[in-house]
Amino acid sequence: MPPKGNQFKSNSFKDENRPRQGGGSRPELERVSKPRFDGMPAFNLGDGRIIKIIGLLCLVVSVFFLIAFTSYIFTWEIDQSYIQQTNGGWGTLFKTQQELIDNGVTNPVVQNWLGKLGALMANQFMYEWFGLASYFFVLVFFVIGYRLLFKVRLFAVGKLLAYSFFGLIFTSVTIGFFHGFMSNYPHYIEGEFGFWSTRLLNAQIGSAGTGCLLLFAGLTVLIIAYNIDFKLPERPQKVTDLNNAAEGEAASGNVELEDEVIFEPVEWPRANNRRETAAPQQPILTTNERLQQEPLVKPPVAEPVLPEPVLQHNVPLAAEVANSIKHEPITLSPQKTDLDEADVPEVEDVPLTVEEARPQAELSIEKEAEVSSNELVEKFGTYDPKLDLSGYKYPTLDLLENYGSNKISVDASELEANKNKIVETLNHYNIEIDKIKATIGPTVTLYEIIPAPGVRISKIKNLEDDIALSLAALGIRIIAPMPGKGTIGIEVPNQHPEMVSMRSVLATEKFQNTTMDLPIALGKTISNEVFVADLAKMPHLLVAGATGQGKSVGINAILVSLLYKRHPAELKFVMVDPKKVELTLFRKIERHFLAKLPDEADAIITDTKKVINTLNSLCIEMDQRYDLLKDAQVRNLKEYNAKFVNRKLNPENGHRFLPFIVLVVDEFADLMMTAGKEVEMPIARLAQLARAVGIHLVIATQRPSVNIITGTIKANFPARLAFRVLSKIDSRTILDAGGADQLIGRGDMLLATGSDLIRIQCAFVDTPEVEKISDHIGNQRGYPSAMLLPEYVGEGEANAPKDFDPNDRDPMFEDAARLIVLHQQGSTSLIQRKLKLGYNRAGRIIDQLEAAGIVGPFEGSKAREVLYPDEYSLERALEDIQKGSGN
Ligand SMILES: Nc1ncnc2c1ncn2[C@@H]1O[C@H](COP(=O)(O)OP(=O)(O)OP(=O)(O)O)[C@@H](O)[C@H]1O
Repeated sequence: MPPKGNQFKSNSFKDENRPRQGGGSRPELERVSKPRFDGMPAFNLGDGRIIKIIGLLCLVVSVFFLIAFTSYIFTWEIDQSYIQQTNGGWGTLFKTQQELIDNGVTNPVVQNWLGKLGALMANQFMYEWFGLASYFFVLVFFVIGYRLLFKVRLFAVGKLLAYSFFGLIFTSVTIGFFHGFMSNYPHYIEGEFGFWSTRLLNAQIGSAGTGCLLLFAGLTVLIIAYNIDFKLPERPQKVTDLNNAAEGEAASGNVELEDEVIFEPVEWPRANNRRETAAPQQPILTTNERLQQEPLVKPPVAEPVLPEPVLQHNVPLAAEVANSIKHEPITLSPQKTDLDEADVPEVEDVPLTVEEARPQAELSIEKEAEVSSNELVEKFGTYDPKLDLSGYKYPTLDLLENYGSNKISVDASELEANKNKIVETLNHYNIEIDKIKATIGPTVTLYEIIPAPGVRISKIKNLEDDIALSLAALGIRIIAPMPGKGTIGIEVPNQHPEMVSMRSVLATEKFQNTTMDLPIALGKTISNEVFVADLAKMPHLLVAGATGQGKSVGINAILVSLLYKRHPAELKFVMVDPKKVELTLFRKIERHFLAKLPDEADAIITDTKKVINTLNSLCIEMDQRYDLLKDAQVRNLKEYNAKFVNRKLNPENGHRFLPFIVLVVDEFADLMMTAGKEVEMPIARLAQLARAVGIHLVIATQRPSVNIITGTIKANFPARLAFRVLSKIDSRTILDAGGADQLIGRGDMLLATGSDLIRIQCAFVDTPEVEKISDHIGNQRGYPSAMLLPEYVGEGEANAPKDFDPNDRDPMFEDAARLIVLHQQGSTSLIQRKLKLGYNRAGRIIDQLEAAGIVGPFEGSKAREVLYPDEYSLERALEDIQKGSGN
């Protein structure tokens, strides 16, 4: 629920841009504001005041022209004789009457209502230039001035200027044309421009030609402006045609940027990419881009492995590395896309066989709605959800630290030594290798080997421990075979792992230019490529890992990425932190980015009981959002918000801009142990359904056992992120595969999306950096409070008998009771909508109605039962209540 300040029609004359004074370290702010001089008062005109002054000036000029021109129509003879006597008059503007008489002007008088300046201006514009068409200047200055001063768009300025320009010339020439047929009319009505243009045209194409030309020009502009149809009126079109047209329009208007397929050749700073020259240029898709495309394109077919020049063991490996390191595409297919889509309520089809009269009525209503929304957009512009915090400054990159050198620190001798050891070990077991190549990542290097024909893959897989022993390294992972590659991968940790700083990840073009809804920059892949995923498409993420392996840092990286990309109006977090210390740093952004239950003091929830209420409240929010989506006849949050922004949904019917909600649970195991099913059920419901309404979950646990990550939870979390765990069983619990037990810790992680596993080095963001970001956001002007989630009354509380004090009843109590009995539907949102009340007040009234025995107890997301069948019985009950109150 957006805070109250963001009213639908609030996009008008507002001064929200002024940055708050004071406020810690805010380099961005400092950079933007003008330098102040010591001892001088702060006087910053860069905040919209200059625009207003210009707007005011335009309005004054417009009024000035209007009066001067109108006056000139009546006083032109005297004004003009003065101007002629004074040879144009401009040089005498500041001379007194006496001075002019002394200079030989016999009658230095003007009668224009705006004096000498008015006469001179009007004469210039009307007589010398465009005649009566000069009134277009009045219009243009008025519209521009009104727009700048009141921020209200009367007309689109571009169109206005174009049409006014045409109108000026056309009117002037047309009047000049007709003037040719009349006599005794003052020359000022067409101006010199109209007069001479007509003369010129008449000389060239004759007056008939001029007339035709003017008619053509006039009609052309009318066609451009109004698309006038010269055909006879046609029979009304069928409903279905128009529906199709409307659908087509909607579809074209809703092209989603992130669905575009972007091919980006992968770069490797130190590599001379041989495959690119050897093979026809083939665009390489990054993992993330695959992830984005997935819903649109068919699952990628495994790419043919291009024949690469074979390297014998005795060829120095470093050279091979330099030549063949390649960012191979990694297939990612988010699961359950279709399943989740199917969960969205379907908009019913309009039946094809409809009676003659009905569709017409429906059509006119639709058209009216369309017209009124267009009018609203024309008048107020589209709705801007960010307007309430229009001065909000996104965190800047300089709040983050640069760790490490961001360079690969693996040298040729290390690669050579590892290669030799791998080859030796394999030779020892009589395994012949055709080729070996290496891809260096920040923490591990991937050696890909192609065994000689006839070698069994399982044989190599079984040698995992032996290779680890020979390399004397922990965390060796063998991937046999590499999916879609025809090679066997051996990941060997680097001797000097490189830290990936959050700053280096966020600073990349990939993150900065992303069009994803909820981009999360997780770190760098094995090929040193920045990995950005869209949480909105995941659509939920399960994070697990043993203690101290980088889980908290990972969660912070996710939160920080979102904070860098989203405005407070677009995103809200619900934070659950049973450990009480992990997410405290985000407390400062409560009024910007957090959501909480009403009457809750703390936005970051640490108490299990409150977690249950919050999760159920989120379920209610989800159901409410689905109702809104159904009402708006859209399938997902994006389409809904697009409709709302275009003012096609009326806020008086309960519609509101819906921000994304991300639920972050830092220690899920603790919740499951204390509340079990009570937590599992709402989490499972949210995970199953909430995707389409923009609610996404990020759930972390350090105890990845099966009683914590249950089947229900797992089935609904296709995207899972595993940090190092202590046993293969734990790894299987999280990823359904081994591997997480072979990670090396310190942010080394595996991301499973569907059937693929990607090894990523998590971006590192330290507590002081998170603190700086929270300060940066927290010190800015925020909403009056955190976003309030719907009230949820727990079962025990709901069944408890409530005291009803008739004297304390709400003034709208009776109206609400009648409304509910009339509709036979005990729902808070009905009261809220029909009586135009806030959610909290409507909630209080429904509690009073329950206590008075008019509606039944709370039944989850279902409407309460209404205990009075008709208004008659209700009126009698209300009378009793009134008597009871003594009124
Ligand atoms: N991405 C990373 N890069 C480098 N070092 C990291 C990274 N992530 C974590 N570390 C190191 O590991 C330490 C522990 O990380 P973190 O606190 O995130 O672990 P955790 O799994 O959340 O532990 P716990 O569950 O006990 O809270 C950090 O202090 C840091 O030194």
